[in-house]
Amino acid sequence: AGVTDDDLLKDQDTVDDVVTYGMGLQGQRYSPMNDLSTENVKQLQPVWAFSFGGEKQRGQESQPLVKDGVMYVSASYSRVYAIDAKTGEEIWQYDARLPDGIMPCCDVVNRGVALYGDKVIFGTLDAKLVALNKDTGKVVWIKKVADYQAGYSITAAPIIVKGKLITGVSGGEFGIVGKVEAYDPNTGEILWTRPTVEGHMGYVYKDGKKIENGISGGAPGKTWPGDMWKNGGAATWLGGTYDPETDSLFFGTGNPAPWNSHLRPGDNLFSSSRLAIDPDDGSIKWHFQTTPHDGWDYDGVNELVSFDLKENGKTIKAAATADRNGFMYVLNRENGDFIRGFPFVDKITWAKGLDENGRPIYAENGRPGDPADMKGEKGKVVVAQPAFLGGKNWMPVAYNPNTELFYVPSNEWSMDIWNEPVSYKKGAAYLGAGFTIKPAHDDYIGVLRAMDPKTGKEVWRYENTAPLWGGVMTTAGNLVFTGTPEGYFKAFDARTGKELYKFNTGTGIVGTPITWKMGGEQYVSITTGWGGAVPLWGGEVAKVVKDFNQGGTVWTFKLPNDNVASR
Ligand SMILES: O=C(O)c1cc(C(=O)O)c2c(n1)C(=O)C(=O)c1cc(C(=O)O)[nH]c1-2
Repeated sequence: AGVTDDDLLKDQDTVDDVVTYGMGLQGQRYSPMNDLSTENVKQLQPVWAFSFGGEKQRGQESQPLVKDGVMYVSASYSRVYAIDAKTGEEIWQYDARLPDGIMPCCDVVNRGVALYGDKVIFGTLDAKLVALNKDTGKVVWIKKVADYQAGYSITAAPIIVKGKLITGVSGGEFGIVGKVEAYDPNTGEILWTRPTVEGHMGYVYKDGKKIENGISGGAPGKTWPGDMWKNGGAATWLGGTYDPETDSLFFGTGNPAPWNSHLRPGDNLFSSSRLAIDPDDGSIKWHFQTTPHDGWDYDGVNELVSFDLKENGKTIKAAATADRNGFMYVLNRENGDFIRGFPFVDKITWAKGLDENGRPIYAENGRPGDPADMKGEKGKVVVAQPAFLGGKNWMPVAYNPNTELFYVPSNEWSMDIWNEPVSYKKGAAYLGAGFTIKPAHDDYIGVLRAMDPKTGKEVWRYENTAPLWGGVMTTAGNLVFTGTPEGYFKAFDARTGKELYKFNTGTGIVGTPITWKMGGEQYVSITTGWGGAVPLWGGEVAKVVKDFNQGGTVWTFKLPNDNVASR
């Protein structure tokens, strides 16, 4: 039978499998299991470790899935493994064998697969979708999504909604045009496409014919000068979430291209935004732009997590997101209305705050200067905080409906940033900017924060020497799990932030944990192997992270057997 639409919709509530990226389509990364608790988590022990093997040992950002006792996990360089979840033995492996000339900006990462029916589906660094048979690993279909030689790639996990496979694309540093697309998971046939730069049209495909379905929210060229919209970026590189209650896909969009904002006066829709998209035809229901006219590479891709906001005796269908730009936003997910926003980092220099609509109030002299003012040379350098790698980057938050808190993996750093002249050339970097990232504090960069979406206050924090670059998970056992670049897999008390467990996996962690139940016992898994954007673009922070181990291993934990009776 395999995974059904019903399995996907109920993923958060069913404990014996994990069939969606996000541990539920709404992306809360919350498990209702409480077998593991603040009392017993200190006894957690590894039960198996599976190595991806070979030489491709870096950048393991994947969140595994588990169905019927089999784990499906992607690895860097566009690989997928099926592993016996009980024993850790390999069942099959698939390697997309990438061509020379792929252009991922920020390491050779992949964040996970989708499961549907008898298929495992994922996106590759040469911008293809690949569907494999879940039992054999044999290719069922391969579909080109975009031209990798123009800078497109796919690093996000696809999601399946109402029988459609939904994917985004990467490439914002190369002047690609972002898009969200739906495909038939059985055949790979395209169903609709929704470009995310104003001016590019969306299409629904009926019987192989393209039917234009217009664009919401503005006219071509309205928020972009001249032809700049043609290579406007706004990559949908982190994929999305889905809320069944409002029947909306929520996708974020990356930076407008190029980074040099003086070349593109205007808001540059729909860059650095969250979009609510109709899964039936790809039309945009509403948009919320976190950084209009972005000049700092504050991509707006970070996940929008649906939750019930219980306030003043009412329950509001809300959603929240912690943005690269340092602000956390609580929105009404029915219409995109701004409820509130607040900083989740120690310091924000580029904006003085948010206005009543959630639009930033720009700080004077916060924007890097125009090279035109310096006779076409490097423009005026500014110090901006957070750095472009973000108050938070791709690594997902978790929301616990019991504590009503968000657990946000964040970082404290600043950057020197300046602009340079640039023009678009296919397949070349399209930044028009330079930068150096610096730690904001001597003793820590990473901060795992518990944030209250009602008050905007930080309830507790855990400080980490290196930047935190792994995802977070929370459980009904009042626990929060995450990993560190130093190699530790850690568990915290969800209410107090007290560290309750740590285990050194031997390699830096940039993966995202999951939990499920098998044979009556609660299991936890995490993919390990240091990599991602920090060692590549971290500037002075690269010194802090240079000794962390790359690798490629899935670690799986549970309580020792002799503990079962006593629980
Ligand atoms: O604009 C884009 O298309 C794009 C793509 C990606 C990616 O696909 O990984 C990243 C970024 N931008 C980016 O700005 C960024 O900081 C980043 C960090 C990472 C990572 O995996 O560590 N990817 C990306």
